[in-house]
Amino acid sequence: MSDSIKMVETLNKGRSLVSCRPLKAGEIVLKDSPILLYSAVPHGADVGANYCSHCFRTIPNSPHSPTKFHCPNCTTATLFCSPNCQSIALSTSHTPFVCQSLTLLRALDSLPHDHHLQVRFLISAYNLAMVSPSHFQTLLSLQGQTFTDDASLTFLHTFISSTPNVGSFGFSVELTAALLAKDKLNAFGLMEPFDQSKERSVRAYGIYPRASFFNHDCLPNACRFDYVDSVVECGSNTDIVVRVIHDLPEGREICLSYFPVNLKYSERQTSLKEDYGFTCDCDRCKVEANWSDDEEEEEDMDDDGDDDGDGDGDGDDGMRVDLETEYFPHAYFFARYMCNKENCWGTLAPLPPGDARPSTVMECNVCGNLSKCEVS
Ligand SMILES: C[S@@+](CC[C@H](N)C(=O)[O-])C[C@H]1O[C@@H](n2cnc3c(N)ncnc32)[C@H](O)[C@@H]1O
Repeated sequence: MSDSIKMVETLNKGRSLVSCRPLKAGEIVLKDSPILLYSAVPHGADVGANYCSHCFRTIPNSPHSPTKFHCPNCTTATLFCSPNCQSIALSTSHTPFVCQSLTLLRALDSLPHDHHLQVRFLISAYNLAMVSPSHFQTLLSLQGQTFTDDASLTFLHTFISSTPNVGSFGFSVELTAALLAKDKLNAFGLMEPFDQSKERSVRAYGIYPRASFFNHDCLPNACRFDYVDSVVECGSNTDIVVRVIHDLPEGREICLSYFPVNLKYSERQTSLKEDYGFTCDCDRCKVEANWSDDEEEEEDMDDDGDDDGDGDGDGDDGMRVDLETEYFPHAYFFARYMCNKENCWGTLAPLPPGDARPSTVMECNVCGNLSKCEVS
């Protein structure tokens, strides 16, 4: 995996990633590149969308130099940010098979958004089978065996089998079902930039084969960053970076939260059961399982404004008292590691330590805000 984490098998969670030495707050434990990326932009909106169909970077408008390069076949629909992205894409992510399949897909006006996403994933996955069989095997090795929505499966497999090549390769409905299950359990969203006034949408989904081994915890000890619109010094703009948010001893499992940490107990349990097929019994869930609805509401009040975390709604500084009680043991997490920018709900991790000294600057993995570490 890397020099700081290794994979182990655990009884209830399958494969897990644990630290192979003590880790310092902010340390990078994994940088991972996608084996497959596909657009999440709603049907119709992709024509005219201002991002590169290969690297998913926003394409700047410049009156002086050409910044947009087209696919020679589906000219209006597929843009690239540079001749380099265009040339790589035409033999990898935007082959004639992808181009023709997306053209067929665009003709299906009334398809629901989630079916569109699933078809786009299948097009990319079957394309991967043709251009990179070893990456396709990696995709098949990820968690997820069966896709249970039979009505959708029939439709999706019929569509994908009608595309050029897939029919002649003889890919089975069982393979399509397995691929959809991999996507559901393992895809990471590359998000649009944070905007306080609207819900943040996903620009593209990616399969990151090594990051896929992180299990979930409702109070994670690591979080992932992406820098899709940034100029990155090493690696690619679509790589994701996972950093631990506080010091960890050797042998500790490293977990991400699969969704924003502010979700209520019932919302988290429902999402984990429906989307990931397991019941979470992390320390936070064990505590919150015993809460009444009133207590969940009180937590909400603190999430929504009264930022003191003491559940009394008065905005005073009662946090430290509650930090000591077993009743609300994760208040410390919210105070220290949850971004307090309105509507953000991102997780904060220190910048990587320099010269073995921890950084006192926290970075939010949603809005990107850098702040001084306030609670010690
Ligand atoms: C992205 S995969 C994580 C890696 C996975 N454990 C594996 O063996 O490949 C997500 C799946 O891991 C399992 N998982 C993740 N977090 C878990 C947790 N906290 N408790 C139980 N199972 C978990 C679930 O089966 C979930 O669908």
